[in-house]
Amino acid sequence: MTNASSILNNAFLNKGTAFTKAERKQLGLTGALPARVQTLAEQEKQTYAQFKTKHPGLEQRQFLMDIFNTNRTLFFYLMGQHIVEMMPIVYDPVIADSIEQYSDIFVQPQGAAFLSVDDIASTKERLANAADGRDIRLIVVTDGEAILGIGDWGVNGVDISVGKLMVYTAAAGIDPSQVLAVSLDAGTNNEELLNDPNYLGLRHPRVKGKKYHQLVDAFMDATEELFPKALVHFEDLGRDNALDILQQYQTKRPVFNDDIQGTGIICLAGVLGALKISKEKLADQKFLTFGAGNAGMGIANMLYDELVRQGMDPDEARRHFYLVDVQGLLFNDTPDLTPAQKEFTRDRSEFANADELTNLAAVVKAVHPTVMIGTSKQPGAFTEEIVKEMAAHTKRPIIFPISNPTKLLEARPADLLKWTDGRVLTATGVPFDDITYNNTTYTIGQANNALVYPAVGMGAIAAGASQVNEKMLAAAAYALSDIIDPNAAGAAVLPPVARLEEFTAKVASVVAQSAIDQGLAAKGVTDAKKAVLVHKWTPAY
Ligand SMILES: NC(=O)c1ccc[n+]([C@@H]2O[C@H](COP(=O)([O-])OP(=O)(O)OC[C@H]3O[C@@H](n4cnc5c(N)ncnc54)[C@H](O)[C@@H]3O)[C@@H](O)[C@H]2O)c1
Ligand SMILES: O=C(O)C[C@H](O)C(=O)O
Ligand SMILES: [Mn+2]
Repeated sequence: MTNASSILNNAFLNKGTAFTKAERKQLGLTGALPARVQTLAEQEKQTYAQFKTKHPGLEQRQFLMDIFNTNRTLFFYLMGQHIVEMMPIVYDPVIADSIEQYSDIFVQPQGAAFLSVDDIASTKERLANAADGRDIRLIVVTDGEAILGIGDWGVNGVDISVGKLMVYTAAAGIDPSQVLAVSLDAGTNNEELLNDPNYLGLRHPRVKGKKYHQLVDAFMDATEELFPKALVHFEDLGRDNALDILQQYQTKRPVFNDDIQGTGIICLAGVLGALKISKEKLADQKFLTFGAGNAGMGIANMLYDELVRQGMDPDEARRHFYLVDVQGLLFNDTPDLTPAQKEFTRDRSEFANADELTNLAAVVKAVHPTVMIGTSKQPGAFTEEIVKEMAAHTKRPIIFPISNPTKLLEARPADLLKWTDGRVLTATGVPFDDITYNNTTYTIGQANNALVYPAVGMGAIAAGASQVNEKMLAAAAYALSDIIDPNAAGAAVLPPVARLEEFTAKVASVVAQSAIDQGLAAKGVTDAKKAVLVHKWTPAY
């Protein structure tokens, strides 16, 4: 490749028309670009106008990905200027469409590393090739088994790694040249993909058990050798693997499971925010999680830890939880409990009609929860009848239907407001516009882990933390819940995406401070705020 094309085709180096005359001369680009020299702001204005001509949804996302693949600085400058408009395009919910169509619309690998269960021996080589000499500090890895709530999407799932990393940079200012998206391709059980001639991943059923874990371990060993400072963020792993892998590594390396931990933090922050508005106490709440998988159990554990931190006896704290999954209310004798679920089961003797508690409606009637969180992937599961029953027994019902994407929501915020006469305190995984009901305008908080994982990651990276532990996660939840204004009419339970960059910096400092206080930070890191500031990359030429 000539010098000109190696620069213009490198998204980390390319400035396009913004290369000055002197730079063009120095880099051998004279004549390789049209005459006019533009500023970043001019490029942004022009690009945004072009973006507006595209169809909302996937076409807009593809356009933005073109910019991402051509010029990272311009992409992140543009996204920073239009964060509220572009988050849902780059990330959830539109990312779900791009994952479903990944193999059909594939143009380029977007810098990701593709690891193969059929060729575990080449794991290190594959990672090194994709990193191409870059100093990687942050890895988002998925095996595509449990993408959002849409199931097994095999290699197509790599888009979630790419998308999560985009949000890391947009929110926290993680240097985009220091990140790596990774796909662990272990096959797929998605028949539609196995039969799709365009499918780009390994065309065989998902490999489980020992061989799968060999792939994960090879990935972890290779990343430790190649990128010893990197934080590893696990995303959308299946329920059978996620917690095991987290527990295997969480005291040894800086690792983070977003679905378990990120979702736990955002929901704890949301509940704390809601209680600031209702002026009630956490210790007085009864929690029902509907869908006791990775997210549901991560949330239950974060809330439980907080009750204990507030001084409640652990056994008493456990009794504040009611888990509902496919079997109905989970009892200690329910078959097929996961290890995480076993910690929070109930005893049949507590209920006169225990055998009837096989569906959400019956459980809500029997329990009268004050907080109900949906991570079930069951659209419309929070019906009018169920919500009204819950709301009849508590002044300010806290209801978070957070299954993603939009088509899987357990309930829509406008309905929840209507069914509870405006009393509900709600937040959803995907963004919603403000809703006016009975002359009050309600802002709907976004209980998506994207509002917090960038801060956790930045805090851990800036501190050079040797691990990411419960105290750091709790610190992030408090810091986030502190930012809302509980006295504004129709206030949201979480801070708005419009202020994502500002509050991410604050929360990241708190996380870094927690690592320093616990003696988990790298030698010489003593000033959390400064460490976060030093690590923050900003899109500028
Ligand atoms: N907003 C967020 O930040 C966020 C974060 C993580 C996950 N989520 C969403 O939560 C959902 C679950 O994700 P996960 O990672 O926990 O998946 P998971 O597969 O680990 O858990 C889903 C759970 O729902 C249960 N379930 C399935 N059908 C059910 C039914 N009919 N009734 C009751 N329970 C049922 C499953 O048995 C499983 O335990 C997804 O839609 C995902 O998008 C949202
Ligand atoms: O990706 C998201 O939007 C949040 C979450 O991690 C999920 O799996 O739904
Ligand atoms: Mn996820």
